[in-house]
Amino acid sequence: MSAAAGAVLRATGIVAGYGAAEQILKGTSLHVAPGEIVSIIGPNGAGKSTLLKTLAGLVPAREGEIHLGGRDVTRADALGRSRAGIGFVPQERNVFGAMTVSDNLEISGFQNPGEVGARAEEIYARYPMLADKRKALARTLSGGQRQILAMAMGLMNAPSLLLLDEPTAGLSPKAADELFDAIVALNRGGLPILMVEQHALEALAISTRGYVLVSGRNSREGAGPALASDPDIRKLFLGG
Ligand SMILES: Nc1ncnc2c1ncn2[C@@H]1O[C@H](COP(=O)(O)OP(=O)(O)OP(=O)(O)O)[C@@H](O)[C@H]1O
Repeated sequence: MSAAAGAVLRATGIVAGYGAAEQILKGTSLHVAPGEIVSIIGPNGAGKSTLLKTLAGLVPAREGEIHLGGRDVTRADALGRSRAGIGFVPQERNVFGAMTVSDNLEISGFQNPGEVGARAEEIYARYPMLADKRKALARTLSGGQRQILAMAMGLMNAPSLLLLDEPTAGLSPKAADELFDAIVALNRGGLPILMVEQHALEALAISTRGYVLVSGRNSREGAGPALASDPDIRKLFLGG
């Protein structure tokens, strides 16, 4: 059986866009196997965020198929995708700033309200910073702390796959490194992760595999560290 056949997520030939405008995704395909961290990198406007939103059910796939754990979820809406095991952490507005850390976690556990308390305790044990700040308003957190909260919110429904849209956007280099460490630690616990990252080389360095998306199409794919040291990729992302 190929890796794709046993995949946690398999998306094939995805075509998607917004309104009547031209398609943004023009036949993109990818898969995530159990235990993997997979990164999607590519130039600005390539459609990376659109791809994550399409996988999360926020943008409809006009063509193609999305299978989650072998189940066809192409027609499922965002709530259905969440129920099927997708946890999605958007790039922006991913916490409720006027609510406390604990309230942010509580409302994120909507799939299993009876398990919210136990899930939150697991989160606090994993991220003691959130336990210390549980009564603080989310808007008082630092950028890095806010991203940890956003990721923790994505964990509240016990997903089988976590989608992260530019988790290190806007963070200092130190905070970005710490967040990458947190992503690796989470993945070591067994959770597969699919992320879009602007910090392409750093993301590939911690990824099992990576995809390069250009103009809504797959351009390159391969093992993360191999892509990170590929001269063409370095030229694309480091300018030479
Ligand atoms: N809600 C929207 N309505 C209309 N067009 C959109 C919308 N969101 C994104 N787009 C357009 O879709 C294209 C792809 O955007 P997307 O955010 O998916 O790219 P990206 O690869 O994630 O880029 P970036 O790295 O700059 O975030 C862009 O041309 C963008 O302007």
